Amino acid sequence: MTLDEIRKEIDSIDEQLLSLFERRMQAAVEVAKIKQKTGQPVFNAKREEEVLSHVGEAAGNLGSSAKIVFQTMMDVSRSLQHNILGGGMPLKHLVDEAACEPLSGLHGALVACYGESGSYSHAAATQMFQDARLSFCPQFSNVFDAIQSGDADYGVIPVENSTAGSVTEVYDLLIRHQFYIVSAVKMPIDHCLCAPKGASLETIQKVYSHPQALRQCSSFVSSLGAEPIQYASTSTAAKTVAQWNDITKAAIASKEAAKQYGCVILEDSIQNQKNNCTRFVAISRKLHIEPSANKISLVFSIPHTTGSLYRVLANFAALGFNLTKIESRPIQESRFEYYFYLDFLGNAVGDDTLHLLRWLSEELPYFAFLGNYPEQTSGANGEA
Ligand SMILES: O=C(O)C(=O)C[C@]1(C(=O)O)C=C[C@@H](O)C=C1
Repeated sequence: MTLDEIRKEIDSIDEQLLSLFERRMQAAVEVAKIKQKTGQPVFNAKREEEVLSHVGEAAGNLGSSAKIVFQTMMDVSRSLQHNILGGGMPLKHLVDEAACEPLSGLHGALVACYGESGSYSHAAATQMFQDARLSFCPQFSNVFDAIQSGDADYGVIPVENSTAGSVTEVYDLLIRHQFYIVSAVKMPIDHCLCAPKGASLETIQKVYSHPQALRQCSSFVSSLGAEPIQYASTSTAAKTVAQWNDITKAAIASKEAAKQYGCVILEDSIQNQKNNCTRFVAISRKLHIEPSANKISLVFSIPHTTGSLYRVLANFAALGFNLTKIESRPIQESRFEYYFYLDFLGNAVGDDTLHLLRWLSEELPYFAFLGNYPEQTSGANGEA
């Protein structure tokens, strides 16, 4: 047979497979109707095991590959059935009620920023909100507490840096408080070494900053031969070294913070990577989805079974969703089990997207929709 002839043969087999696939899905629809009447759950682990073990044996050498195909078909079958049974309705209602005007048009919002005045989060808040009434929180947890108590409507915090990775504490707090991400901005971050007047690079013995900033500037700090010391935030470190007025102690912070607290800049652009960049998010108790929302964040756990993460992710690939981040964090109350954070490009109002999310919200042991928001990229140089 020539290549063309074999391809014709494949086309003809595919036609038959397609029509059998449609028949199988029609059968799944009939199953759903019975399950609706009898109140049985969509997922039946025992039945799936029976199907897979039969397929595995009947397909001989191709057993494991056939199992992948049939497992995928049963995933599709369950997704159809959930749709018929109205699964994931709480998520649909949440998304339907979240439509709102762009946050950038909102004036005078109460916004809690991480750090002190002059922090990078302060600069991010200025990008995201107009004439916000700002308050400053020394710790990440204080930002969440301010929102929880109603002292703030929104909070602005860093979640991820291009050099040092995720700010894991923020991810853990997001799960604990069940808040939503309503906006995001990516900003270039240019750190400087600042110290009280009279200090020079030669007098510095200790460098204070947030662990993320110390990591981002690790090469500079070690070439200086100074001791890195963790501090609550970059801006608090700048404010504190200014107050101590000790020429042996410096901070890594923004130029704006150095200026605000009367420090001198001993060295500029000290980060390991010149194109260092951080993603900041605005969080809120209430979900807002504005028309330009282009990013979706989720957190979920998966059953402790072979291939379960692969099968969840395969659905995103099949629908052509571009995943921009995946991060796992330990579930603190269970040993060696994990929450997965996923960011992908999309708008939850679209049918395919909502269908997938509703299905996942029904099936996964833990599923939380963290938000659908616009993400801006700031051209500003991370100052303030
Ligand atoms: O047999 C069922 O109960 C079905 O719902 C059908 C089916 C399948 O597609 O084969 C789908 C979901 C169940 O978890 C098991 C099997």
